[in-house]
Amino acid sequence: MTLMRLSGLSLSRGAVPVLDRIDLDVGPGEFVGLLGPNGAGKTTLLRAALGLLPATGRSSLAALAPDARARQAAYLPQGRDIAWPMPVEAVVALGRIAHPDAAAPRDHPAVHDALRALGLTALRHRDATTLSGGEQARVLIARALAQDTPLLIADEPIAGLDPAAAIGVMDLFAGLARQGRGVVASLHDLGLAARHCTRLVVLDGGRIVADGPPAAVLTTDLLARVFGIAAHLADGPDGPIFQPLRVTPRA
Ligand SMILES: Nc1ncnc2c1ncn2[C@@H]1O[C@H](COP(=O)(O)OP(=O)(O)OP(=O)(O)O)[C@@H](O)[C@H]1O
Repeated sequence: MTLMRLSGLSLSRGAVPVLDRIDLDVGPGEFVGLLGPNGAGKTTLLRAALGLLPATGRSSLAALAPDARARQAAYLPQGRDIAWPMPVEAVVALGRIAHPDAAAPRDHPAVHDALRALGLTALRHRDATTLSGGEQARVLIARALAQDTPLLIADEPIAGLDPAAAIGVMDLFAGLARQGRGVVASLHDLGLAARHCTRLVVLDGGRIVADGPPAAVLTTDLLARVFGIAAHLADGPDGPIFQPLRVTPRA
């Protein structure tokens, strides 16, 4: 079973190819870290997969009607600003819109669970626009969780979070995958990606250049070639350890 299937997905901006024949299947139980340097095409890939950008090729999600798509995949966009002066729990309840129970969404258990999972229960009555950047980020993750979908697509979900919150979100996503859901998250923290993801997909110049288990993907050669860095890589007692060390000249 696949939760998302991309076949030959391509997108150009003018004459410049930004996505080049992307093939990618994501199944239940996978926590896929989508990696790549700035401008590699990660956001474009996630948005094209969801049908939010016109692309050639095929995306199983983009092919769905909007309601069905919203029940199949929740999306956490890269932008984190909350513009609406609404209570936190009302923002989180927006995740229920595609479900038939949307009439009383604030009382739905998925909303309570999402607030609790993101440590937001005490903030649930606060005007969301008054929260700090990291708190707002957690509210938007909670909104995506409340959508209660088989697949979660998150664009840089841990950007701007403090270390405990970032690890908490990665643990949460790994837990969703262990429950049989699928998660695809673009990430710049290669260390957390290596420790928590079941699979890493590396984009460079709009192409997938590596795809596999973290230890197989994060090689010295790939780090130098794609990211232009040298790093310390080791097997720790409870997972891989990754410490970026310095910039290397790219080939
Ligand atoms: N609206 C646009 N018009 C022209 N070029 C664009 C547009 N949106 C994105 N691009 C270009 O497409 C490429 C991929 O952008 P994208 O945002 O997908 O990268 P990314 O991997 O998510 O980067 P980052 O890590 O910086 O968020 C970049 O070179 C970017 O400049």
